[in-house]
Amino acid sequence: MTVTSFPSIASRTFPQAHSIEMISELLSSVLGGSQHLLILLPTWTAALWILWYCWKFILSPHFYKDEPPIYPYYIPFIGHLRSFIQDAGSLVKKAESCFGEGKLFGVQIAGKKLYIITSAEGTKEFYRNTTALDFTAFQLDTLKQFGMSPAGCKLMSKHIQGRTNGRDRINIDLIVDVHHRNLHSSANLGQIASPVAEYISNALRLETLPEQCIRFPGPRTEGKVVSLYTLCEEVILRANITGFWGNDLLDIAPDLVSTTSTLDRRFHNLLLRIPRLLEPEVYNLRDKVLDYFDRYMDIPMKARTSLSPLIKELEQTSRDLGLSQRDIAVYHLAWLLASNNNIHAACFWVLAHLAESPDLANKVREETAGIARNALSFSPAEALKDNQLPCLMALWREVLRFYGGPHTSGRHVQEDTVFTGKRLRRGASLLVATSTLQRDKAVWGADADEFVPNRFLRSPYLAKVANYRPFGGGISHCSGQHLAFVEMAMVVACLLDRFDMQIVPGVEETAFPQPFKAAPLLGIMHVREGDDKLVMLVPRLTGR
Ligand code: HEM
Repeated sequence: MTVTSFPSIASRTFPQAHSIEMISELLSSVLGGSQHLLILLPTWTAALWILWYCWKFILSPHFYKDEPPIYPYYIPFIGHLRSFIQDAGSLVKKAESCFGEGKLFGVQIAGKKLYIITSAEGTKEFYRNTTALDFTAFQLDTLKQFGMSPAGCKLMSKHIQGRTNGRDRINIDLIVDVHHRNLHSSANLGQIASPVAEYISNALRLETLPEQCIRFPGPRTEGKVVSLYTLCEEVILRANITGFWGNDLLDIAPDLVSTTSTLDRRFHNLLLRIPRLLEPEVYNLRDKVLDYFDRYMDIPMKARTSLSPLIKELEQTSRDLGLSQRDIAVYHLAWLLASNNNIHAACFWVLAHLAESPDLANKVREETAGIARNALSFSPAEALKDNQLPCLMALWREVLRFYGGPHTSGRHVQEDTVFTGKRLRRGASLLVATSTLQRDKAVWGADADEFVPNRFLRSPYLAKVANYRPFGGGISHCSGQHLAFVEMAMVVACLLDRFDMQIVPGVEETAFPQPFKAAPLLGIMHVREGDDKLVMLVPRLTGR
């Protein structure tokens, strides 16, 4: 008899088979009395596995009907870890087609339940529920995963006077206030954006293009062939790093651009609490960047060149709270990732589509000419006016919709709670499945899976629908969204004003680059490995 017939035996005898000996007896009878270990061990294992599987995915859902269903998996504890890391998007799609569109369901990642929200209603409730799904608790957990010491975490969660978002204020709220103060008011945003814009403007000239992005130099007058992906990575990351931390940080950490870029692709593994043993590289990169910031802070603040007011205030506030230098380094790391993750990938997709469509590039060139020519007196508030750059704004919004990765926001459940009618237990985690929401045909129409550059020009109301969540929502709504647009606009304006983006002569036309859909990224998808968009940048006579 094979193990596949075990369930019929189990239904006959299982109520008594609660001890190992009884199972052993049962198996022995099934095997005709054979006690041979080599046969018994795998048979026992298979039998126990079948019992576990039947209980977990057939019987227990009947007992726990008020909890979201869990997508079946084969290896206890480990669950969907491998498929989630390798291709989170496909896993979510398969699970959604198993349970039905818009349903809340769970996957199992290394011993933890991770619930996935695929409906607009669920997303609204996610951002509204600021107690059981407290964002601050998520931030504290993120800091812990980024390397903050237990003493540092305790200090950050210490109560202070006053209330915020319906709860008592804690020390970390003072830091969040610094983000908001510096990035929400247009005067402060101007102060933050101006050195970043200046860096971008200076870097995007024929003679100063970063050499990492140049593929074939060619004679000077003819132009240069560049990788658009590397150009965005080099220019935007360097602009942000020097704009925020001044020149000293890159002197201490010359490889910080490439390190940040790699960390950006992997840091979700820290947030998902994947153990160091399974993902050593991401922990090593994290520690390397912490060492850089530690050394950076050895330079007295007054002696650092061109430090931005935001970073100055963040560091000073953390010192005043009594955080150790190593714990403040964790804050710098968090800010490095928050300010850099997403933006260069999003900017790449904007440029790749402009390079593909000369008509659209001409319209955007006309809109943005003023920005490129007045880079030093550039006003973010002007650029952000909705009717100021209509074609570029529509293209940006479509990039954020179409290339939005499988997930954006995540939370850890702080207390048992009822969510969209289902009970969630404390300790589980939740993710918003952005790409599912942003590709829903019922909202976006039959062309939801196509890239339509003027979609938001055609239907501006789409920027406000609950299915559109590139910057999250509620109290955790991204403070950097305006800065991100301004940086992208500056790159686009300078490139289009100074260059024509032409097809590379002698290089066969290749397919349009594809996004790397597999990673469970929090934010915008990067380009698939090996894909890129090469263009020939030919100087324009009218460009400045
Ligand atoms: C295309 C670029 C960007 C995208 C798609 C993006 C996306 C997001 C999302 C989805 C959230 C919500 C997270 C949650 O609810 O769990 C968020 C929060 C946040 N983002 Fe961004 N972001 C971008 C650029 C930036 C930049 C450039 C900065 C900083 C300069 C920044 C700083 C922050 C901060 C500090 C938060 C936490 C909320 C707060 O304290 O304000 N982001 N972002």
